[in-house]
Amino acid sequence: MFTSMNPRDTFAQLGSIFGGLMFFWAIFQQYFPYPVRNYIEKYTHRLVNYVYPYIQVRFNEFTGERLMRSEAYSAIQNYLSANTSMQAKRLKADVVKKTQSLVLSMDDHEEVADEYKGVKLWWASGKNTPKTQSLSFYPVSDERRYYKLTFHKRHRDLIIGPYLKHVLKEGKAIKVRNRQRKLYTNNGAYWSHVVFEHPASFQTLAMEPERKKEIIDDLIAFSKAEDFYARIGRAWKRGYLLYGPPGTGKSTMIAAMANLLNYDIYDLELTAVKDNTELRRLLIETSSKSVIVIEDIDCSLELTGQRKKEKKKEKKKEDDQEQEGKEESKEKSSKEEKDGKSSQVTLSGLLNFIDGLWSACGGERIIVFTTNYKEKLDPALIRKGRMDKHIELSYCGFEAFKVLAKNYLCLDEHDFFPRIRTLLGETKITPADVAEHLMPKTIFGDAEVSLKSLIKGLEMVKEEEEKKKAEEDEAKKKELLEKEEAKDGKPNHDQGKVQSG
Ligand SMILES: Nc1ncnc2c1ncn2[C@@H]1O[C@H](COP(=O)(O)OP(=O)(O)OP(=O)(O)O)[C@@H](O)[C@H]1O
Ligand SMILES: [Mg+2]
Repeated sequence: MFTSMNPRDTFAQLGSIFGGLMFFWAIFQQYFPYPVRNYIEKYTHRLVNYVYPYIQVRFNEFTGERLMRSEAYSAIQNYLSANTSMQAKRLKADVVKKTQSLVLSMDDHEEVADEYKGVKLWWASGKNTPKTQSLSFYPVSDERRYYKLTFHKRHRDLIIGPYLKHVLKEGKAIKVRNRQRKLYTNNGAYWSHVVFEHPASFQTLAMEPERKKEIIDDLIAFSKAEDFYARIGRAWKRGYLLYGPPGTGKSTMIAAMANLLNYDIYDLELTAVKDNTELRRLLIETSSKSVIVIEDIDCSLELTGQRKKEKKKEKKKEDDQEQEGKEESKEKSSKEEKDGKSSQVTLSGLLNFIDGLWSACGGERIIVFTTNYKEKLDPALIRKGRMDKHIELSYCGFEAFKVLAKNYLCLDEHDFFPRIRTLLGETKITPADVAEHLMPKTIFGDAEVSLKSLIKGLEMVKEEEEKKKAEEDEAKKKELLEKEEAKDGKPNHDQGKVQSG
């Protein structure tokens, strides 16, 4: 039990011998009443403390009147299992659910040494069973575990201050690394969650490498900037606006962000939130180290005031333009109107959510909005300081294709690549469509078959785009002709005349 590395050996062994004697004495005197034994123990401790130059700090597993599990205890447990538990001869094993790997921690009544700035100290684990008056035949389940830290009294300031702070910080960080992350979604004003296990990563995200690196650097800098945000007096949070056509990887990027930083995700469905009070309640319940997401911000909210006035204008614009996915968003909002569930959340309620006083409570957070139509959003909502970084996810370029080819087909180069490069330069195709072509077409996953499918797909898109363009040109020509006719006040059936004139 005692290790030779420990300079407290002399004292400890004396204590051990003494303790042994006490133990036999206690056995021998087992019928002595408890108060007498307690009295003797108390004076023995006082005597030992008088000559013993070491300080001991005890951290109980459960604290307070309601016996809550102590945060310090669990942080120390994590710290010790990661740093020093391999010294112990008896270990406890457990499985971390996320990684399915074994984690070892020291068993009860073990002792390990640690060193901090050249100072040696010792951690011992122990447990005691409450001394109940009543006798029971059943095993006692409420054992109280604790860690005991021992160090020389001349290092008191160093250990009580910086060392313990270091242990608690490290322990909490390990806990965050090992925890199972969650994906929360709101049902009205309450969050429910499932385990978050999305495989997306920045490595698999199709995007130009430089832009990808810029986003990764930005996220990492944010996650390490606690002191910076404190110094400049700003809440530790950052807003990202992801915009672009459907299927360009906005949702995928959110999963990649959460995976990169090891954060939870809160997927906020604004249409299910009754009013601003509910919105605030939801915000308060989110935890630190999380990404709060509002997808399709343009169609998830009836922003009162500005939005209603603009509706007419937008309607006209919508009639004029034929944009992809527009139908979908219209369907969604008309469905909400039918259901009579439209939310009372206002623009100012949402702005308060993002950067009001409450948003500063609870530590580091990332807020992400996604939209297919950035221009539809109220400028107040996306100004810098609220949405700090605007990221456009667009149609698939050659660099993005190369990432997909590497991921899907394990290809860095191929004879078909130059043709694909040219076609990608001439067409608008989303990464989602490219990915679909690259999916294995046979059980052998022949890369050439996939690339041919992509080329064929691209050629079809090109053909359609050219056809569409020709139709548009034709329509413009016709419009011009009609205008000319109106000006001259007589029908002009000779197109050639118009063109030359
Ligand atoms: N940039 C990308 N990199 C890798 N895969 C992508 C990318 N963009 C799209 N995909 C693939 O296409 C699918 C759809 O993408 P995603 O859901 O992220 O698009 P989105 O931009 O969120 O679309 P929407 O606007 O409709 O919500 C994903 O499952 C992913 O496999
Ligand atoms: Mg999406």
